[in-house]
Amino acid sequence: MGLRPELRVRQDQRDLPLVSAKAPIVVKVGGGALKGGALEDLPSILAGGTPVVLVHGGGPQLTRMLDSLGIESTFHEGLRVTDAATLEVAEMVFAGGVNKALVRGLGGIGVPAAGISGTDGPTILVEPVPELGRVGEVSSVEPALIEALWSGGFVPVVAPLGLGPEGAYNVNADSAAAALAVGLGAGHLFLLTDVDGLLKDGEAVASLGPEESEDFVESGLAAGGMVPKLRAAALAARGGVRARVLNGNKKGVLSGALSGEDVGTLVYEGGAACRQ
Ligand SMILES: Nc1ncnc2c1ncn2[C@@H]1O[C@H](COP(=O)(O)OP(=O)(O)O)[C@@H](O)[C@H]1O
Ligand SMILES: CC(=O)N[C@@H](CCC(=O)OP(=O)(O)O)C(=O)O
Repeated sequence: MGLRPELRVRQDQRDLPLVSAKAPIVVKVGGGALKGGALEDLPSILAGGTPVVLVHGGGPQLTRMLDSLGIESTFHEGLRVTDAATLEVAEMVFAGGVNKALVRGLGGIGVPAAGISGTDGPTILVEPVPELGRVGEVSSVEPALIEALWSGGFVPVVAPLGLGPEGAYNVNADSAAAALAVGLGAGHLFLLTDVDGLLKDGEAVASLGPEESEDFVESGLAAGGMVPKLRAAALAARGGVRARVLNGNKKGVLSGALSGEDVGTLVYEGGAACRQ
């Protein structure tokens, strides 16, 4: 009996040792890059035996849903001020439609994936940031559920929510991904977004050290969603991870970055010494 080609690929992928001696990589997919081609590199990366975790955003999708419900969106330094109604919709959008569509998309390219929220396990634990309402800052990550999915041959796909004292909290997806990268001992964090990197005069800055991230924020060069992204990249870099901001709408950027190509903006300890 013949299997459909995509199912055969899935079966092959499940036979691979996803829990391996190789350092994992964490890939964060922003809401503006969910339909981009960068994830098409994942089958070959997984075939090499590297464990992968995906974390996704969904900010634009949530804003659209809130608009349609007549709920205004307010941001402070790139973070959404989240009242109880916004949190309820956020959980539906992130852990519902966005997470499930991404998992189905991965299945379509032969990547066996399972969607979870950061509150499942629980995997992401947070401290409240009361001035932003129901927003959480990651305090710790628990790898047990992610490791269980790897053991079963599945790529975990994590929605940006965390568990805190009052239940679920909205977590910026870049910071969730950075905390997971550090907690899992990842070698790389790839932040896939809708621009080529941290742009300066229209060009992506090639590399920077974590201490420089705040300079770019203070100078106003990095604004909006780039602020939490650079802060997350700096956190990952301080935790020993090489963090790279990449254009998720461009095919080949993940494999390119892994094979040493100078693509996007790299943030790592020692990055300041590199060419910009
Ligand atoms: N210096 C900068 N370089 C690149 N993007 C910037 C910069 N400053 C602000 N931005 C904004 O940051 C956005 C990326 O952040 P965000 O919209 O949160 O993306 P994502 O949803 O992928 O996390 C860009 O689309 C751009 O509008
Ligand atoms: C606290 C906070 O700001 N949470 C974000 C979570 C989603 C996110 O980060 O989405 P992108 O990666 O697509 O921007 C939000 O509500 O928009």
